[in-house]
Amino acid sequence: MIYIHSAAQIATLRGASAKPKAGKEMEELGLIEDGGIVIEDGIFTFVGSSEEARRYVAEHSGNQEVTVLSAEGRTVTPGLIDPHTHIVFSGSREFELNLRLQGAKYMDILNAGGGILYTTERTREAAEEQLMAETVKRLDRFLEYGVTTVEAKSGYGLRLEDELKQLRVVRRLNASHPVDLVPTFMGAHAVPVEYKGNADAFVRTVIEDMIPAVAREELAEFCDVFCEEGAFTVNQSRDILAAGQKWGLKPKIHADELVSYGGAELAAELGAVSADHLLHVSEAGIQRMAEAGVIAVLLPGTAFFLMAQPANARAMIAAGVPVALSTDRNPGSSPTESLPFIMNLACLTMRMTPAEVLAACTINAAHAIGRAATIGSIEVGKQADLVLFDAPNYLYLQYHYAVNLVDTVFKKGEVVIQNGRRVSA
Ligand SMILES: N=CN[C@@H](CCC(=O)O)C(=O)O
Ligand SMILES: [Zn+2]
Repeated sequence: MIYIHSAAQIATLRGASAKPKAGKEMEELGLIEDGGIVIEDGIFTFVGSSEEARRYVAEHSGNQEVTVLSAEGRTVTPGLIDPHTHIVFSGSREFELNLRLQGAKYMDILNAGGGILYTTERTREAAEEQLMAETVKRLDRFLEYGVTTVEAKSGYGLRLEDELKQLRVVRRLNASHPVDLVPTFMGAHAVPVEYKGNADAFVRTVIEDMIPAVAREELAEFCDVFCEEGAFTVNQSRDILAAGQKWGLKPKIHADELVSYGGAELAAELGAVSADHLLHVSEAGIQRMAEAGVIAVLLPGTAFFLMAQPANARAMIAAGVPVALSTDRNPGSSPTESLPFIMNLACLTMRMTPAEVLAACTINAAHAIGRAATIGSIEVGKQADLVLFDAPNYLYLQYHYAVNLVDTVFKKGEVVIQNGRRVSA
């Protein structure tokens, strides 16, 4: 039994496991001052005031050993959740930065065979063990920043064996690394060089060869598409996501990132779990998402790194679209594992309040990856994923910005980060 007491503040995020928070609900964090938490067998068994938790321990501990931890001066939140990453890849793309500073556009670099296609070459060349080693480093960093669950997309293989290779890496890491991974198939991330000028034929192989193989091996839960001018059209995206649905893969979509393209509308039409990016979403798209209950996964780090205007989070929240946030960790448009810095950007560049930001990276992010029944809030019965921040209250997380305030991380009731450092297994 673990008894945590004297937390300056616990942001429980309770009461939203059935439906993501939308509108004003995103402001409600279920705060407890001078809070106490009890964990048994990796699950929260009591959440309340320190005094109530002390009484619970006295009544229920019996002969069990009780580990006592003071969280004095600390703010406690659910383990942070990143619902949109491309972490399985080889190499890096720092050389693109100078090109972009000289005015090259993200899509120009891709069309010239760089960007996603460069990373695809490196990823195809890499053996599975190499990919494992590179990805572990990224997951270790995520954990240091308080991130205990990440969604992970394929999409740098762009041919069957290499898409499967990426997803097998996700599966192996999910079994071996403390961070939980949720797999998404994204074979339609770009048209590979061997299909240049023949996107429809590539779409056919995604639908006829890749999706069935991924589903048969049970390697993914979601299917995603880069629906964008110069990537995949709305019709191609619809065909791919509908084929995924037939095989049990729930749709997600990279939508309206670079131009307004109808991706949000398609997400609503298909009942997608989320539409992500949305920098150029139309007003009609926002309305349709709100009606269909599609979660907006916003990626302000990508806007920051591509030097673009971020998404209009305020309009989406006002319309009742549930908002989640993510790093979009990838080698081209957002090479960072610091979800806390993304939270700072959400607050300071998209004017999301500190409370909305926290809801977006916990319970709403859990909904965006279909995990809200088990994670995303500090509630009795849920998996004990927790972060203790060196912060007197949750507001401070967006105030003392761009530094790592993570002190302690619990994953499934085990301390994995202590004093900001990894505890060796
Ligand atoms: N926009 C498409 N895909 C990624 C970028 C991938 C890359 O540049 O390697 C994104 O979400 O930003
Ligand atoms: Zn992405």
